[in-house]
Amino acid sequence: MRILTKEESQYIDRMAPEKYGIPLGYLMENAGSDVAQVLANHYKGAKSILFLSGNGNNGADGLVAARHLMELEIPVCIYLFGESQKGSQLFKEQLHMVKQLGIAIYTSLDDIPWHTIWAVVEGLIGTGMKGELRFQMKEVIEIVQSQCELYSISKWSIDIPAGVNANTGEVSHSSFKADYTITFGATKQGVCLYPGKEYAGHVIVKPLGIPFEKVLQNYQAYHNTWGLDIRLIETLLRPRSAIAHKGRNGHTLVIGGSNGMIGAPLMAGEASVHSGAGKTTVAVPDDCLRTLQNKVMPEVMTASFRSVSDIMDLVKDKSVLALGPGLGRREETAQIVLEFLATYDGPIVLDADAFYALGDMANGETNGVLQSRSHPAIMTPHLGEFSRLTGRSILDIQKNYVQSARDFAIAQHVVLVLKGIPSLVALPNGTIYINMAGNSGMGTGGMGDVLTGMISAFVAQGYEVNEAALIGTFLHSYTADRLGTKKLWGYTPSDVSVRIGSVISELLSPSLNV
Ligand SMILES: NC(=O)C1=CN([C@@H]2O[C@H](COP(=O)(O)OP(=O)(O)OC[C@H]3O[C@@H](n4cnc5c(N)ncnc54)[C@H](O)[C@@H]3O)[C@@H](O)[C@H]2O)[C@@H](O)CC1
Ligand SMILES: Nc1ncnc2c1ncn2[C@@H]1O[C@H](COP(=O)(O)OP(=O)(O)O)[C@@H](O)[C@H]1O
Ligand SMILES: [K+]
Repeated sequence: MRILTKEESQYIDRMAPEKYGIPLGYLMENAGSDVAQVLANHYKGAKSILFLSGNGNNGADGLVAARHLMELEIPVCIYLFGESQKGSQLFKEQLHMVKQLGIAIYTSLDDIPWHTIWAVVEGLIGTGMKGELRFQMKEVIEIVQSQCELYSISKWSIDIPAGVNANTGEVSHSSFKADYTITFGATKQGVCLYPGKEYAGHVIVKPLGIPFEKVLQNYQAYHNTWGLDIRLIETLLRPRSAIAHKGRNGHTLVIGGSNGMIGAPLMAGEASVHSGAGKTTVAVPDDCLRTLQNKVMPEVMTASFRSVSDIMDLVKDKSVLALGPGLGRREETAQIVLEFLATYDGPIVLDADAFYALGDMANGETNGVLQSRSHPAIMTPHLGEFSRLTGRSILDIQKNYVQSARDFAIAQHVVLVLKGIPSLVALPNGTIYINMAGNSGMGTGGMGDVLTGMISAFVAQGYEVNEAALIGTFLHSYTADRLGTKKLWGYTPSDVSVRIGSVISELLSPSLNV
């Protein structure tokens, strides 16, 4: 699923007429008619649909929809916000038409017969929003929302809810909280990110009327963003070869663990087994080996290390290394990690305490450590760890979430799985995937260790690092969503781990229904 930024939408807006000779009015007619069709499909009964219209093109989309609904004999009315004479050219043209058609137009909210309204369709402002919502618009939204609550009126937004930043998902105070958002071409980035996602409700994407990917090919600031969803994963997953034996399905080595933190590498190792790696070895520091052996499932092989050369020996015949879960933050461990990274060039997934060793990568001595690898490293930090890696505050990262991930992945030439809510996968070329799955039940210790084990297992089985990061990140959350529908509280990372295999089988052969 393609996702558009505000700048990309505005570029398409400009280019459609300029380069392709498609007047914006055509796209608007298309958009408005789609809005009308969606509303007509949902409409029941005899009440009216009220369009809240700003004086930009977002409002004009609504006016087009009102005209189309009138043709379908669905009662409509319009509330006009702002000074019409200062509106966009297309808005003024559309306003003239609805006036000529005699559609009821209100300029005061007090005059609206709220008890006769079935749905409010907000076209106050779309991708043209600058800064915070202005005071008067906030007031209007607050009144409309309280009337919607009072009269159980359904709430719709055109393109993006008023007040939601189309890029960052930040919301102005008193933003419009929709039940449904009808958007054009592709979902806007801001409604895939929190809190914007909660304001958009269910998002319905309708065609824009121009092949926008083609238009965007010439856009200089072009860095595409995609939804990480089931459709994408179905295109990436490959059936397991009937003749593949354990040697062909790859060998994961997990290096981690410290006193009191044996569970982390153990969960990563077990997730690797459940995700289909042919073999899995978990190696811990010498003094932790016995504890590991007492706890681990029999399918996992165990080993221990004391030095960099021990790790080099262990990794020799392995397909992928997962480095960091529970490794601890002792200075000598950090030294081992750095020394090892300087010599080892194979596929690697870095997690947890491996980041401690790397420190502030943007400004410190480790900047450049990962850039020249044959296989870009996969890094799976949560926001706290990412804050340390970038030397920036969590708040600052959250404000520029997508861009922060993109900048880091490009600069360090890594596949970054940034475990915020939602998680992002940023590829070294700057392409971003926003995870569409996941739920709050996943906020339990060990969930990240399972993710590391899963991603490693997909690398072991021969997927490219980009693919493995995407498949692992999505299936981890998707499997958790399956558990979350039954009980959102109290399912464990190990519950997710043991179900991964059956979810993969189900996706590969839907008729299995396992
Ligand atoms: N991308 C495309 O190709 C298409 C875009 N269309 C529509 O066009 C919309 C964008 O239209 P515009 O660029 O005219 O912009 P908008 O209609 O989104 O917003 C512009 C209006 O909002 C006001 N405004 C800006 N910031 C404000 C703030 N902080 N508080 C209160 N008011 C504020 C401006 O004064 C102006 O009146 C899209 O969201 C979409 O609905 C459609 O017509 C279909 C085609
Ligand atoms: N509210 C939430 N919604 C979606 N995913 C979540 C939520 N809370 C946590 N997660 C996911 O759970 C995992 C937690 O990872 P992490 O913080 O590294 O856990 P740990 O260090 O305990 O293993 C990440 O994949 C994260 O995206
Ligand atoms: K809107």
